[in-house]
Amino acid sequence: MGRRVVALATADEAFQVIAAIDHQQHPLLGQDSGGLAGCDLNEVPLSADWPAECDAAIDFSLPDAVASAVANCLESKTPLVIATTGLSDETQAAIAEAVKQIPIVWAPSMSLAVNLTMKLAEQAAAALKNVPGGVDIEIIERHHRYKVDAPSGTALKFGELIADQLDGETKHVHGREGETGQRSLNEIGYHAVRVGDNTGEHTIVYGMLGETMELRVASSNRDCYASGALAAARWIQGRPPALYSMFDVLGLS
Ligand SMILES: NC(=O)C1=CN([C@@H]2O[C@H](COP(=O)(O)OP(=O)(O)OC[C@H]3O[C@@H](n4cnc5c(N)ncnc54)[C@H](OP(=O)(O)O)[C@@H]3O)[C@@H](O)[C@H]2O)C=CC1
Ligand SMILES: O=C(O)C1=N[C@H](C(=O)O)C[C@H](O)C1
Repeated sequence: MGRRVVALATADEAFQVIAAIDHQQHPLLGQDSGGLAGCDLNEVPLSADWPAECDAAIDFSLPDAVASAVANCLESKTPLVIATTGLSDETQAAIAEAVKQIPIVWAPSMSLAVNLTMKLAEQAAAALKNVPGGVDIEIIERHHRYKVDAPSGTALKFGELIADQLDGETKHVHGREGETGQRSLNEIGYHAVRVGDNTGEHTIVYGMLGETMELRVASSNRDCYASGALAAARWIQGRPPALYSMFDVLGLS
């Protein structure tokens, strides 16, 4: 994702890439980040050092790396866009603390289509929850073989938003195997498929007695996430310290 963010930012005159950051041991440190991203050379070498200041930072990294991005942005009072998924409770607590001092956009999907589908999923859950016979809601996600977290952050967010629309407590069930007993109505099922180079696909199934409805959103490349993150980086400038979501950025709140 870092490569696509650099490539799209370099091609857009509204942006100036001033740093491209990876960890201390990365074998490509020192190489031109434009070259690594497959676009024009930009004279910004891949580095492990954060700049003293910048207008906004974008984090697509690994769950363990996000805390250091938050700490660096706090130090320089830099607005931060966090796209990384699978964050630990500790990192989420660090974000909650940091937003007292800097604005942060945090969202498991930067894609406009995904965020819009989340709104439709909420609406569908609210409309179908009292249907005679009940509705079974299951979330199926597909991603590339390199993905390290499951289910996707986006699938979890879909589940959280849908559960908020349902009455009573919701059980979140991850896969099924063996003598599971019958499915209960108060559960949401999650199924994580890992295949090839799939760049992200989510299907929300609403199964009723007599009919089934599905909402499906799928990317064909990863630029929807990179361009969403860049839109968030523009939007966040000048905002007061707070935790924001892509719903805020996209005017979907
Ligand atoms: N919100 C959204 O719209 C989207 C979110 N994502 C999420 O973004 C994250 C990154 O995805 P992706 O780009 O595919 O993953 P990659 O593994 O391809 O890239 C992560 C990069 O972060 C580097 N890294 C590891 N540790 C650190 C550190 N301490 N400091 C700085 N950099 C570090 C990795 O280095 P190394 O390779 O050496 O480990 C690697 O270069 C995932 O959590 C993914 O789920 C992805 C797409 C869209
Ligand atoms: O790792 C990915 O690729 C993606 N991760 C995000 C997630 O976990 O929801 C978003 C997107 O689906 C791509």
